[in-house]
Amino acid sequence: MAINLTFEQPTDLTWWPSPAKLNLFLHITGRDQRGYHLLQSLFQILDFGDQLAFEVTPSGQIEMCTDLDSVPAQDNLIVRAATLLQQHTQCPLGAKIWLHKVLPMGGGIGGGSSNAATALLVLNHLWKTNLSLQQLAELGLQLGADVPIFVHGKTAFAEGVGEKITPVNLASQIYLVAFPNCHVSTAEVFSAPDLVRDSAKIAWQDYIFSETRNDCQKLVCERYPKVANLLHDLLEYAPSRMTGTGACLFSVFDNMEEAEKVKNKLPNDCQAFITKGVNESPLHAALAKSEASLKLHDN
Ligand SMILES: C[C@](O)(CO)[C@H](O)COP(=O)(O)OP(=O)(O)OC[C@H]1O[C@@H](n2ccc(N)nc2=O)[C@H](O)[C@@H]1O
Ligand SMILES: Nc1ncnc2c1ncn2[C@@H]1O[C@H](COP(=O)(O)OP(=O)(O)OP(=O)(O)O)[C@@H](O)[C@H]1O
Repeated sequence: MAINLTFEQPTDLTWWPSPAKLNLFLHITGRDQRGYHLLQSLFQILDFGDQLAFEVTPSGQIEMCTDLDSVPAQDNLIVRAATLLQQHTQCPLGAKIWLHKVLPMGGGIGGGSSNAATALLVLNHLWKTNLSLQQLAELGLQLGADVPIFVHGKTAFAEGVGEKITPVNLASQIYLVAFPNCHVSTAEVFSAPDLVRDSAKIAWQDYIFSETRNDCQKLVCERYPKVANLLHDLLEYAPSRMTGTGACLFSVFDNMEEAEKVKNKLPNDCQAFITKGVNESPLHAALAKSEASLKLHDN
């Protein structure tokens, strides 16, 4: 059984990154037999996100330590990911898991999916359950369409519902990510009758930002004036677009100073952060370091 504990935390925990993503473009090219949308999208991993900490326990229980009251423990994607891995591998161990949440929820920047991927990867490491990245990605796909991207941890071109992944190396750019203080439900956007669902397929090698779109953006702007207004403001300063099914918007810059100037002009009720795009997830870099240090200790 999963339970929520109070948010007291030991001081000696290792905090593992759970980065956000942007969809630099998102084209909807059709639907599969289940009605799920077939996408083409360029997923940019960001050097910014939540953090999770883990303590392995012998009890077999998964315990969530968080002040995130809006999500009951049994619905938390972290608990669901841990339970899935535990059941799939018959692992007798449990875990106490702490979450430091900074990413807006339901923002289209993949916070919940990234948290699930961090739980799968770190627990696979700590429990020594030894699943491959591919096996973890397949488990993760049961939790959400964006989980496999975070499990593989590479900036990538994705097709299907997000599970067919081709890693790509992008020049690092600076992104201002702004949350217009409203939540957009992914299910609502994907069930809208007037959503564009027939974009022509492109080859990712042909990708140019200005020649691509987010096919959900027009619909979300029509339904959510806060998104439309903020996008209008951002477009005055830099190339800007919505990510995922919203509500977050991003603007692209060559340097931090320009991004900072625009951030300072945003309305007070708008949460925003500035970060850089990375080709490899900071989580994977941290795991590689930890595995290397374990090997050193073993020798
Ligand atoms: C739009 C993206 O954010 C792009 O990164 C993702 O594809 C959304 O992925 P997600 O938030 O993990 O979405 P899920 O939790 O898997 O799905 C929420 C709901 O959206 C619809 N859905 C989702 C993904 C998809 N490719 N087609 C869909 O039609 C389904 O009705 C599903 O029940
Ligand atoms: N650990 C978690 N962090 C955030 N949301 C969670 C978590 N566990 C469950 N959820 C639920 O998932 C919903 C979607 O959260 P999330 O932050 O992943 O949205 P998103 O950024 O729009 O994702 P995507 O870009 O994948 O569509 C939340 O509204 C919340 O109810």
